[in-house]
Order: sequence, then structure tokens, then C-alpha cells
Amino acid sequence: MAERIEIRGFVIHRGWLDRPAQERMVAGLRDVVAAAPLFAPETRRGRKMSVRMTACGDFGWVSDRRGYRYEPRHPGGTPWPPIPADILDVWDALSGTARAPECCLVNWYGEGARMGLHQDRDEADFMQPVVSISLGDEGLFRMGNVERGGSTESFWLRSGDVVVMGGEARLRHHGVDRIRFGSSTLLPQGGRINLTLRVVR
Ligand SMILES: O=C(O)CCC(=O)C(=O)O
Ligand SMILES: [Fe+2]
Repeated sequence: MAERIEIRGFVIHRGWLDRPAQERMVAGLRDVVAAAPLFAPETRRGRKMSVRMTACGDFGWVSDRRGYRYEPRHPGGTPWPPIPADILDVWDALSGTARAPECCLVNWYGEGARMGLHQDRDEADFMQPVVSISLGDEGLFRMGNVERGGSTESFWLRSGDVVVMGGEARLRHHGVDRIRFGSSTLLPQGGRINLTLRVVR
């Protein structure tokens, strides 16, 4: 059984996926990335984010000088590939909602990549949780408040951990300060993959 840890309403299912399940998930993601190549999103100011991204499902999240938004197509023009069944299984087991996820955002953290503190608020219904799956290298996940600023708490997420951001945690600020590059042997090239499942509309 995976251990359940709750910090500020973020529910961390420690070790939810065993190693074979993680390996199968990574294999499925290779097909996703082949159909929808990773890209480096640009902020509105024209800076490249350090995390590389792609998505699967009905929508993917894109960020460029026109702003942040969900789109039904990859920046290359093709529709996003479907969400693999084993990823949907995690949502079904842990989301606690009857709705199906419409987006699985794929974040790839190489050496030195990070994600600043932010809220996930481009979705229409904040009653729907975001379910986050970690694969590969460990990442230092920081959890803050709904308002900007104030105290934060951090937790090292490991490969196979799943975080459910729902209820009071849904609009809390969170981010990834850094990864421990090379701490996991799951991805031969190193790095960390984070998947976030979301209901968009
Ligand atoms: O990489 C993570 O663990 C968090 C990712 C995240 O917060 C996001 O994609 O919105
Ligand atoms: Fe987020």
C-alpha cells in the first residue's frame, strides 16, 4: 500500500506506482512525445521556460507571447494524442470525481530545470482536482498559500509518487525548486517527468 501524506491539503500518495508500472508509463509516453514533440514554452515576456512540455488528451496547455491558454492542437498544428490508459487509471483511482480528465500535461525537467511558484487557474472548474504524477529524478515540490507570499513547506517527490491537488489545495501556489539530477535510474538520459491530469472546461 502506498503511504498517504497530507500537507496543506495536498494529498501525496507516496510510491503509488511501482517500478514496472513506472516503466510501462514511460514507454507509453514515448509514443506521446513522438506524436507531439516536447517544446520550450515562452513566457509572455518572450523568455523560454526551463521545463519542456507537451500534452495529450483533448487539450494541451500552451504559453507564448499571446499568453497562457489551453488549445486543442500542438503548436505544430496536429491534434494532441490520446491519454494512455494507465495514466487514466491513476485519475480514476485517486481524483474522486466522475468527470474525465481533458488534458494530461507532460513536463520534462532536465538538469537545472525548475518551475516557479504558481497557481493552476486556467481551468474553468476549480472543484475538479489536478492529479500530478512524478517519474524519474526527485523533485523538490514547494507548497504555499492561496494568496501570494507567506510561508511555504517543501517535500521531495520521488518517482511513482502521485499528488492530488483538490479542495483547499486546488488554488494554492506550488512549484518545483529543483531536481536531483541523476537520482533515479528510470529515465536513461536522466531528468524528471511530471504529468498533470486536468479537467479543462
Ligand atoms: O512538476 C510538478 O511536480 C508540478 C507541475 C505543476 O505544478 C504544473 O504543471 O502546473
Ligand atoms: Fe501547477
